[in-house]
Amino acid sequence: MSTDAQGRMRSWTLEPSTPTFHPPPGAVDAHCHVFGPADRFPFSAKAKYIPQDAGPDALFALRDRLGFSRNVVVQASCHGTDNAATLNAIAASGGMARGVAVVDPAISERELQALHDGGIRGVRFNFLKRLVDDAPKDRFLDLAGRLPGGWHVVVYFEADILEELRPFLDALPVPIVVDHMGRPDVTQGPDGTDIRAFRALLDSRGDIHFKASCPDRLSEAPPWDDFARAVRPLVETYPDRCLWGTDWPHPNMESRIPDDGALVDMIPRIAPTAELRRKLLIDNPLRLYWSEEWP
Ligand SMILES: O=C(O)/C=C(\CC(=O)C(=O)O)C(=O)O
Repeated sequence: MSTDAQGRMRSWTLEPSTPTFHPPPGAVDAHCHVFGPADRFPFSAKAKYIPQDAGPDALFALRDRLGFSRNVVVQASCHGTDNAATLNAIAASGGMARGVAVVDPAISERELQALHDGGIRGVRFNFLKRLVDDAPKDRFLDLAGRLPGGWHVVVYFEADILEELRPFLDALPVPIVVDHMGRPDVTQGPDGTDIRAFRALLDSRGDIHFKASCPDRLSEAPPWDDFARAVRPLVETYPDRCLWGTDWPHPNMESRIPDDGALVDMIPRIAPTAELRRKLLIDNPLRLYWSEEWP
């Protein structure tokens, strides 16, 4: 456990290994976060964890070390609905980062446009009770109908509430990206109950994407074989709908800090051909986050 004198946790390694796998030029790390720096961007009063600073400099140093070109910065729950830290990271990236915000559903059109101008291309609806106090589906639906053109929603939930969420997901009027595939139990294997339910969701409409991410959260320990076994068939079946991300700085993983280099080495195991990897790491994230560059 890495906690400093102020009780702020560190959930990322300071010494990631250099991966064996080299991402193709232009690859996007489509799920990562920034924390602070807290003296400029304080954490929310409702934060469920208080991390050490993990700002844009550290994020971009990791990006370069791992061989990625771009980042999608997802607003983490510890910053609540104040997206300033995320916007700061996007602004510091020189166009090489875009983001996903968390907002009060009462946000005005003008504020949404300001987020768009700052590089935001979606909003995140988080249904994890350990991270947020409430997740009002009716207000989320209303907001989803008012998003700027080209935006999508990112939804974070655990497998045990997928069925309960289905009417809400079915009603969303914009494309959906599901964080970490809705956290299936990968030990059940590729044909287990959780993956089957998730496939049913993907089959229900063509604009649902998923992040084939977080073996460290979904699997017990490296080399995360059960994750590779369960997730590779998903990437192969839905090659145009998958994204990948490090999840750095791995919020709440302070007692099982993953090695970012090992996470990158999972990529060829779930996307075994160069074409699949191009879709996973370049085409799909570009279409969602840099659509102006998409043919
Ligand atoms: O970062 C993730 O993807 C997962 C998280 C943290 C999170 O989502 C947040 O704080 O907003 C988790 O499971 O604790």
